[in-house]
Amino acid sequence: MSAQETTAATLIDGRACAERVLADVERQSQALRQEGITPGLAVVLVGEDPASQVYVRNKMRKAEAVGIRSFEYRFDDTLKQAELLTLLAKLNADPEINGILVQLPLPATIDEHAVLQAIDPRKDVDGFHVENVGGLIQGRDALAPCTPTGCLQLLKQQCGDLAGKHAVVIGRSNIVGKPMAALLLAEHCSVSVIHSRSVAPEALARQADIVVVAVGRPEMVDARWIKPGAVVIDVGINRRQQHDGKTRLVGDVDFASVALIASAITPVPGGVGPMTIALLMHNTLKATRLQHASAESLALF
Ligand SMILES: NC(=O)C1=CN([C@@H]2O[C@H](COP(=O)(O)OP(=O)(O)OC[C@H]3O[C@@H](n4cnc5c(N)ncnc54)[C@H](OP(=O)(O)O)[C@@H]3O)[C@@H](O)[C@H]2O)C=CC1
Ligand SMILES: Nc1nc(=O)c2c([nH]1)NC[C@@H]1CN(c3ccc(C(=O)N[C@@H](CCC(=O)O)C(=O)O)cc3)C=[N+]21
Ligand SMILES: [Mg+2]
Repeated sequence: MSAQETTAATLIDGRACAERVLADVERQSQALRQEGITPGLAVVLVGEDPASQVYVRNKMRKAEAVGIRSFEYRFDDTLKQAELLTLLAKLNADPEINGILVQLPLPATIDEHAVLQAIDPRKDVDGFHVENVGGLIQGRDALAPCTPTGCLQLLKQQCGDLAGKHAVVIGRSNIVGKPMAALLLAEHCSVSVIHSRSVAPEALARQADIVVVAVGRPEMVDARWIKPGAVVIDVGINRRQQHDGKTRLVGDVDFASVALIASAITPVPGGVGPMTIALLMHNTLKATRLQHASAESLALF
């Protein structure tokens, strides 16, 4: 079959799916408002990375749009770790704050693990605290990382039941690859994880029904990695300089070649990115309910 005869893959519309998640979050936040509760999200940004500033601004705007009060804490990269820990202790104790997100990466002078462990696990809307990571691995109803949870929702929408499918995750970071593998395992997939030391990664990926790519290498995964008919989720966000000097956003997947062979694929932009933000709002609502439920049960004693 020539390229002209192949049918193009279905585009998985992350913006539309995110709007549905956000509509549900907005309904829930209105219901909480009837009880006098307004969810609050604190976003902490250290350093001047322009991409991070764009994400944080997008998050704040979306929060307000669905009835979540948002609080921004910005520092330059001279901020001391102890000062950040003091702020987190204050946010943990503040009943107006239900979710806390510390934008990553942090400057090299700050111990990322120490900072993430200083967030109250019940306010950990990124799902990066060890208690929530452990809960995810054990299949408990923990706060789970936003990006892989968003990917899973897109996959379920596209494929329905995932049980028995062979899923290959490319990348093993703590924020995307590892929690993605855990979520797919919980959906009864057989999961393989590819990383920088994998041997013959293309041949392994080519066995997969589902491929999730989070490597941070622009357009690394091309059609040679993909079995005809596979479903492909592209987590990558890379800024690429064009000849005319403008920058363009590209994923970790070579969209042009993969779209000819996959059955469905997420675009960049408009795929996983909007889902990450929507799931952050979803987790903020979940965290708010969690905190108020435990306050009520404490009141019984
Ligand atoms: N859309 C969204 O909401 C989000 C997008 N992103 C994007 O997703 C991408 C990945 O992010 P993140 O997980 O944080 O990245 P990291 O850099 O933390 O991890 C990259 C992973 O890819 C693996 N890897 C690197 N090169 C290769 C290779 N040649 N072959 C196989 N595996 C390789 C690394 O392997 P090893 O462990 O062996 O080093 C590592 O496990 C980035 O483009 C990032 O911008 C991230 C978060 C959210
Ligand atoms: N503690 C923490 N939690 C995170 O969830 C986190 C983080 N740190 N650090 C950085 C990464 C990256 N990330 C993105 C979120 C939204 C888009 C997004 O909205 N992307 C749009 C395009 C945005 C644009 O045009 O730049 C899209 O793909 O359509 C992208 C990337 C969250 N991250
Ligand atoms: Mg996230």
